[in-house]
Amino acid sequence: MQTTLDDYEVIETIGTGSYGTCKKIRRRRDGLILVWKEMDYGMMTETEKQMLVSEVNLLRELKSPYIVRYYDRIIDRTNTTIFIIMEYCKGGDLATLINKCKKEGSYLDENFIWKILIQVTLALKECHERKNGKAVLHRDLKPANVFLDTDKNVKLGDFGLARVLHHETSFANTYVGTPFYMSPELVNNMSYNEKSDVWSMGCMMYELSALRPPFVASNQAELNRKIRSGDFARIPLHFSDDLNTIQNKMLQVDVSKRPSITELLAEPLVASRLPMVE
Ligand SMILES: CN(C)CCCNS(=O)(=O)c1cccc(Nc2nc(OCC3CCCCC3)c3[nH]cnc3n2)c1
Repeated sequence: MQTTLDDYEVIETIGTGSYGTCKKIRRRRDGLILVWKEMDYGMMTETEKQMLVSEVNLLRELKSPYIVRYYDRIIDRTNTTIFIIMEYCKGGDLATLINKCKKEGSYLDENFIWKILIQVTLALKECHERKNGKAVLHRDLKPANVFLDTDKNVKLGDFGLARVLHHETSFANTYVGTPFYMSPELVNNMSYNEKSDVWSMGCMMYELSALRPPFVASNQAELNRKIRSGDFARIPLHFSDDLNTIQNKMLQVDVSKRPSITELLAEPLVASRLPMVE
């Protein structure tokens, strides 16, 4: 049954992302709290609209406890706006959490960091090992795209939407933020692949420990040089050698030496921390 905007009541605006506005909403029939992301497709070409439709269709197929659940979509033709309705993550995003730690001068607990690593890896496994063989790459893995639910479990968000943004007409294509998480293969203009998501996850895990990205520079050229060199400081000394070891594996400059998601899950340091399969 086709839902309409009237089936929901807007509670508040959570924030504005690169593709549009995210609002906290309540489903009238049962009071369920959700979010919707509003995206104006008015400026999109036919091809881009087709891409948007296929991205949204991919979203609805991704079912993992560690990926933000897609619920529905509403198309408002009068305002050329699509509303993508998803699960609300009460715990907010990791970027906000990192900023809070920096402000308070505190580090995140190592067990929490391992939990994030395991759950993000399982979320990426769901995408990279898609049933019908067509892997979905995240392409925009970063703390601002990883949310937490009430039990502080990971909810990977904004899948695929990143790809829609790379269409010419969207303002999102403009230079938003420094690409600290750019992989060496992207810096060398090679193609983005599943292991590029592993690199970004390595950068994100590093930032959760050190509260700063592994490679920082004041301009793109300097950043590219550092990324290509693969030189980065060890995570703070109070973190275990185990965490440091797994960190270094994800930040392998040489793609052939960098583990895939499947290989990462087979690493003893990771395998020993996987949740029991119920
Ligand atoms: C811009 N930042 C300062 C963040 C401000 C806002 N804080 S916050 O840390 O994201 C935050 C606070 C409380 C609840 C939630 N829950 C939530 N947020 C989503 O997206 C946030 C949105 C993403 C694009 C950019 C704007 C914000 C979700 N997407 C699917 N489920 C979602 N659940 C998020």
